[in-house]
Formats: sequence, C-alpha cells, structure tokens
Amino acid sequence: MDAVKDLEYLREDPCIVIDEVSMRYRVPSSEAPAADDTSSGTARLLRRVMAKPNLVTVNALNPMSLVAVRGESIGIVGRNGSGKSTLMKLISGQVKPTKGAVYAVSTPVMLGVNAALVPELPGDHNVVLGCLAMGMSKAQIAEKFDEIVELSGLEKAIHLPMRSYSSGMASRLRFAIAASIDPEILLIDEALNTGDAQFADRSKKRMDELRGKAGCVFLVSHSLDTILEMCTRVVWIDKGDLLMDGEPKAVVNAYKDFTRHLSKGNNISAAKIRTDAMESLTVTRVMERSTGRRSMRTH
Ligand SMILES: Nc1ncnc2c1ncn2[C@@H]1O[C@H](COP(=O)(O)OP(=O)(O)OP(=O)(O)O)[C@@H](O)[C@H]1O
Repeated sequence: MDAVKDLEYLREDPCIVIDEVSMRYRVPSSEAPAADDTSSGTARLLRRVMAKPNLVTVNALNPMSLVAVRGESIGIVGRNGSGKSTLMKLISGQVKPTKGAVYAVSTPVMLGVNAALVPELPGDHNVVLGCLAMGMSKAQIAEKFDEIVELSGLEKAIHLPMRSYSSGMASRLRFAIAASIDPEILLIDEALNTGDAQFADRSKKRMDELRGKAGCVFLVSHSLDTILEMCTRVVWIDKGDLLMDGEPKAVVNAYKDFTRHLSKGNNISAAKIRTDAMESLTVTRVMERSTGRRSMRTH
C-alpha cells in the first residue's frame, strides 16, 4: 500500500483514497469446457474430475473510486458475494488490487484478522507475537498485556496452545490483540465476529471506544440496524459494482427495497432499482498528480 505524501492537495481531509480499484480472481472450475463432450452421466463427471481444471475469472470488484474523510464511519452493504469483504481486504492491504491503488494516511487495522499467530504456541506467547507484529514496543506490550488477556476472556486457557482453542476462542484472542491499539483507520468485517453473546457485549464496548477514537471507520454488516446506528455514510455494492454512496437512510432504504423485490421474485423491478441507483451515482475521480492530486465527484 502506498502512502499519500501530498494529501494536502486533496479535497477535504482524507484517510483513505481508493483510486479506480478493481479485483479479479482466477479460480479453477470443474465446469466442462468442451462443448463436444457427448458422454453422459458418471463418465462425463469422471472425465471432469480427472481433467485439469480450467481457470475462470471472477470479477469480485469492478473499477471503483472512493474517498473516505476523517470523522466518517462508512457502512458497506450488499448481497452475499457482492465484494464487501474483498473491498475491506484491499483497504487493509491483505490483497493487491488487479488494477488501481489504495492510498492511506496510516496502516488500516482490520479487527480480528491482522494478528499473525502461531497455533503451536500458547495464547500468552501469541499476545506478545501479535503485538510485535502490529509494531508495538516491548514497553507498550507490557502495558497492554493484562488488558488484552482480560478482553479475550480466555482466563486460564491463555496458557494453552492456540491449536487447542475452538474457533470462537481463537477469534476472541485475535480480536483482543487487534483491538489493543487505537488505529486511525479501523476496519470491521462483521462476518468475522464469531464470539458468543458474552464476548459480543465486551467486544462491542471496545469497538465503540475504538470507533470514538478512530479517524475513520469502515463497517461491513448484514445488520442494517447496526449500519444505521453506527454509520454516517453508507456504500451499497452489488455484484462488484458500486451502486450508491451517500446518506445512510437513503442508501439502506434503496437496498431494502431492492432485496424486497428480489425476494418476491420481482426481478425486473429489482433490476430497475439497481439501474436507477447506478445512474444517479455521483462518481468520485481521483485526478492525476500532474494536475494537482485532487478528488472530485462528477455525475
Ligand atoms: N480468494 C478468493 N478467490 C476467488 N474468488 C474469491 C475469493 N474471495 C472472494 N471471491 C469471490 O469474489 C466475490 C466477492 O466475494 P466477497 O467475499 O468480497 O463478497 P461479500 O460481499 O463479502 O460476501 P458475503 O456477504 O457473503 O460475505 C464472490 O464472487 C467470491 O466468490
């Protein structure tokens, strides 16, 4: 991820600039490519299983630009597979875009996944490792250690190897480690939230504190109430396309309307809502450095 050096040239006070970013995955597919395969049933299936898989392209995100300014809490909504997590991974630098670039004023922290931990080591050793990986000094780790262990709620299990943890316990530890720093850019992907009810309460409290301190927050959630409660701006993505970007109520209502039509089988009216949303989108363009790096929004 590149740092933006000349941010003062940009409109407003950006934390993140997403410049014409797109993401394509190449994945093996078992679908038979050969149209001339006339064999049927098991013979065809066997042929497919034995054959070298053909690679297909998945367009996870089509080119899109966004500028997130300081003080914004941006919710990302969309159907399953629409590209929300991919966008978060691009912002956090976990994956590189196929095209375009993401610029950030500081390293974005994705809650719960950034800590690279070692399953063979006990939880407390992993706390130290995870904190070092996030760039904390020994003194900072010593200061935060008890807080992290307490937030994880692992109690005596903190001394056991991580490989003996349930997936919920492991994600609690990762969350507690990641939440120990106060990032300027905070990313929360609700899909990663696998803790139980008691932990959900504790993590929500810490998340609220972090949101309060962060310069800018991105939140992916299927809970539209959570989005409305927490966000100052909402982005709707569908099948890799940016459809809407704006005031939370307006975007959430349009998205709800869209899914309501889809669930009733009104595909044509749902498609119209999609087209209308896309046509009235105000597109962000990040202009070339030679013209003075600026972002502007045009219809
Ligand atoms: N590592 C990967 N390799 C190949 N394809 C991927 C990969 N990750 C995601 N995809 C594909 O990219 C598209 C977008 O996926 P993504 O996980 O970003 O969607 P999402 O909006 O977060 O979905 P959900 O709401 O179900 O979590 C999907 O078609 C998915 O199959």
